[in-house]
Amino acid sequence: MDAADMGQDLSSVLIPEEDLQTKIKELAGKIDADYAGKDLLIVGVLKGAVMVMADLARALHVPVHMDWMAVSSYGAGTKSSGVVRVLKDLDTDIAGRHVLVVEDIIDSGLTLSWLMNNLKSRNPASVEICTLLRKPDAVKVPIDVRYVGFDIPNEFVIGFGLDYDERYRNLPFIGTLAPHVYGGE
Ligand SMILES: O=P(O)(O)OC[C@H]1O[C@H](OP(=O)(O)OP(=O)(O)O)[C@H](O)[C@@H]1O
Ligand code: HPA
Ligand SMILES: [Mg+2]
Repeated sequence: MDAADMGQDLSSVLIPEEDLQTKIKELAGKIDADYAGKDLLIVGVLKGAVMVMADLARALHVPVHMDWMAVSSYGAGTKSSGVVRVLKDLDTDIAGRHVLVVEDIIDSGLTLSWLMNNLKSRNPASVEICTLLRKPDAVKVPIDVRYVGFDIPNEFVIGFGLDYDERYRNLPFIGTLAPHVYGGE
């Protein structure tokens, strides 16, 4: 799927594919340096983080284990419900492990705030966050993030794992939706 397939649904391309890939390689370089000699477990937060996780993992040189958690707080709307549901827990016991949580976006911060508390209670050796996107103007709870790809405006974005009502996740770029798609004018 590309921008042309989206017809009038797409308002604009916010971050092109090439810029995403360049940034992910840059983040991987920092992570490689910080975790050299350590055994790293990267945890992708399903479903949004699938693309970031897949590209980041392939750009890393440090050996990693990969695990997944599925949580959801958005449902079909464009606002977080604030209620985080765990749909799938980790397969791994993270006690004593170095954990890096990989996310597509920090919007209100409610998902990661809840998730970090949850993971810290399992006594990992360390737990840090890598997020591709962050909306500084939307954050409701401060989150300590070690690796951030892009700070973006407070607009609903789609693509590269991010959905609107489960659509558009497979776009290779980050775009903004035309307001008519989600009930605007
Ligand atoms: O900072 P927040 O306001 O909590 O928003 C960020 C979270 O919301 C989205 O997930 P969602 O719950 O929609 O599930 P999904 O990953 O399956 O799309 C996104 O992937 C993040 O996990
Ligand atoms: O801007 C967004 N787009 C898609 N999913 C999201 N989940 C939180 N924020 C967003
Ligand atoms: Mg998510």
